[in-house]
Amino acid sequence: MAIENKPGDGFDTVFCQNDSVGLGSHHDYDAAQARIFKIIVIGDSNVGKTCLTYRFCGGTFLKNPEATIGVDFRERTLQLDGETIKLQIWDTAGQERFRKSMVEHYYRSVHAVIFVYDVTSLTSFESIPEWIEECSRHSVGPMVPRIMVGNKCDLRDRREVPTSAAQCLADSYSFPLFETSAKDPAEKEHVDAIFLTLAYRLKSHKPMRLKQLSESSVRQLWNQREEEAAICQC
Ligand SMILES: Nc1nc2c(ncn2[C@@H]2O[C@H](COP(=O)(O)OP(=O)(O)OP(=O)(O)O)[C@@H](O)[C@H]2O)c(=O)[nH]1
Ligand SMILES: [Mg+2]
Repeated sequence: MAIENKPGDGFDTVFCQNDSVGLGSHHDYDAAQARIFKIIVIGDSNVGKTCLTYRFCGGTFLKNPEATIGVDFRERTLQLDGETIKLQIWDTAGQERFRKSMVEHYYRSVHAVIFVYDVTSLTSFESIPEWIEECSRHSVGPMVPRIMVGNKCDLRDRREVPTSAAQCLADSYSFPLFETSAKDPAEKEHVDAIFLTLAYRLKSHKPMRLKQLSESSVRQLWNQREEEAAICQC
């Protein structure tokens, strides 16, 4: 899957093929054999989905992100207990007009879901049940791990969502809850921990050899996305 990174066009695809956690480096052979897991990141617009995924895959805080149109793909390869695992992360659009024709693609063959809200926006938190409902409507099975993430914890004075309320909601769905900040460099490892939690859970699932998203299907999604962007700008 080779898509070039075109900074500034709103489709920043970050592939960190040689990243590793745990055991040192790995070889191309390992990467070719890697199990691939598709993780979608869902939530209202502006909660920080793009910044969180960029922090995990790119290692830095993405300044001035544009609203995601359709989906942006990011990928990170991990070494977990000697096994190479690829996380294919789908950074979805929060704005309805930028996502409506893509929703089916988001949920197809998904392995894990991350629901994100902004701790400084009660509205974004109150939307979480609707996102969970959308996920269920698309036949995402109960065995697919789900995680809830409250982002922007660095904005301490502007917090609107208490941890206790978030924990209560997460418990009601039996989801793990993380509160973090894509912006705060001190939270970098915490952001990693969110994705690693999922990676370890997915790793322990029954082994399955998964097809990598083919270049043609990525191209197709990209073309669709560009058509929508053109329509939306009219
Ligand atoms: N202070 C603070 N700002 C953040 C953080 N994460 C993201 N932001 C800001 O929040 C805004 C929205 O971030 P995005 O990552 O684009 O949000 P998104 O959820 O991807 O939005 P859509 O693509 O429209 O769905 C940007 O101005 C970011 O700089 C964070 O952890 N702390
Ligand atoms: Mg985005």
